[in-house]
Amino acid sequence: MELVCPIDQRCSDQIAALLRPPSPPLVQEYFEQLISKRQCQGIKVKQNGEFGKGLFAETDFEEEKLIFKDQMLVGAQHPSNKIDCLVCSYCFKFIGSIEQQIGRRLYLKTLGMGISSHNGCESNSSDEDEDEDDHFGHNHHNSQNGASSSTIPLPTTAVESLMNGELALPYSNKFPLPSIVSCPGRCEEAFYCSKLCAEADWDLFHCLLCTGEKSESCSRKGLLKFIQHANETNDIFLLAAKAISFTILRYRKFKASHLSKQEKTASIILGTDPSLLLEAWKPISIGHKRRWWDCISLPDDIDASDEATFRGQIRELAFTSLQLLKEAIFDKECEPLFSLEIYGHIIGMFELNNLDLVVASPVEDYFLYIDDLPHPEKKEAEKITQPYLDALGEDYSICCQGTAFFPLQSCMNHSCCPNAKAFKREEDRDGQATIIALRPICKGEEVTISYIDEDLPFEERQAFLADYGFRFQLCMDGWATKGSEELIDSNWTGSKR
Ligand SMILES: C[S@@+](CC[C@H](N)C(=O)[O-])C[C@H]1O[C@@H](n2cnc3c(N)ncnc32)[C@H](O)[C@@H]1O
Repeated sequence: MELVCPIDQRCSDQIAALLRPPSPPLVQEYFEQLISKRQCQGIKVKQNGEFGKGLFAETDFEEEKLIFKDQMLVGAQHPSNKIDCLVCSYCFKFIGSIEQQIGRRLYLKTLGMGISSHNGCESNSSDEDEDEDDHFGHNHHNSQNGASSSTIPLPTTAVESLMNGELALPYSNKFPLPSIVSCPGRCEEAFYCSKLCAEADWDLFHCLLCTGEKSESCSRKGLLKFIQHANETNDIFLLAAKAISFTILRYRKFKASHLSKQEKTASIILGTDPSLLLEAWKPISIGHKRRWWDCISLPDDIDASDEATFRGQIRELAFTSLQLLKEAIFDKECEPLFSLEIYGHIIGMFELNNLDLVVASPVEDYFLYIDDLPHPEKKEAEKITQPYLDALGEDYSICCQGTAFFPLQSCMNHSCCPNAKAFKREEDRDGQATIIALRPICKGEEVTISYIDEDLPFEERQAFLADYGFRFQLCMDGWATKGSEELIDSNWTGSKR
């Protein structure tokens, strides 16, 4: 029997209003403000393209030039990656020091928490090549106690001397990192590069999701259960929780400022103000959405005849996660946000639009620097650094990895022959998305990226694109529907979209 979410029934009108696509003028105004805030005037979001919204060049871009940088709306480091990399929970810059980064990683490794087995930090392209460890989506990154096979352990004292600052590694001062700022709510989960980032995260998301003593959640125990469930099943739930917390907090702010204005006119509205909830939801409403259980791709090992059961299980999993989140941060005035319909659409938005969050590691830079030193400096330095490198093993270069939703990047349509790509340059050391021109782009041209590996054969590209919910795939100069593969040579090398 299909499970029923009572909030879906109780709040059906408000849910329908939240899921109604925003009007084109509202969307236009939103993106114009965003582009002006980001100071990336060379681009424009247009809404009437073949695939809905698209991003267009407003100026010419030379090959390899930066087109724009996009600040994430919501993002999170993968839980397993938190063991490998200590980064600011708001801007995702590495923090502490080279010694702390190495010492902490080795210390956690000795506790058996392990370094995650995946490495691959070359770019922040879309996540088509991620491991699908189980059937519950793309974003499942659990710690596997995967200590690298070729490591040489260090004595505890050597690790401790790094952690407590007794040992300074040679040349580490060439790689300064911001000092660690603790979470204002006193949880041991979130750390920051500055007070500014700590406060911004607290105000926008974290005060409701903090497990520390100053948490503003309804139940810290409930929150821990929600987080544990997400870590064990799919960390996409953590992103969804951030999106809900973000909307509740915006709603409260709008309401407070509304009330202070109303006090002056003595006409106070009590209870929920649906127009304020819609306003608070606006940044999320702009993202392209479908229900998670409708848009998630069918895993290869599931037979088409079991598709309905599979989608039902995904819906049930989301329902379980939602009940846990509700225990932890429920707000009666924002009740529609706790409906399964809204939860499913938020997760679906991440499923269809997410971009890998990647920040290169200064620890990798540090060891490469040592390796590049001239003799005899290199030999001298390696007497101290080599045991640490041996203890880290080949995972020394693991970068910060996570998932994020970027509002402007999420307007970019796919092409198998893209003119741009998401690519981190040497100087891009935080969680922003960086979009670079792959070839000269003329004013007026649509700026496209590839969601998949465009060198794959046609059939595989089609299969991956189906995961992104494409109803049609334009694979060359014309349309191709799913059933018309025979029209297209799988080795097609011409203009392909
Ligand atoms: C990240 S969004 C891109 C922005 C989207 N056009 C919008 O209106 O919000 C991805 C969605 O756009 C559509 N899309 C993007 N590129 C496409 C293409 N080359 N062919 C068909 N649909 C495409 C698909 O529906 C896909 O799920």
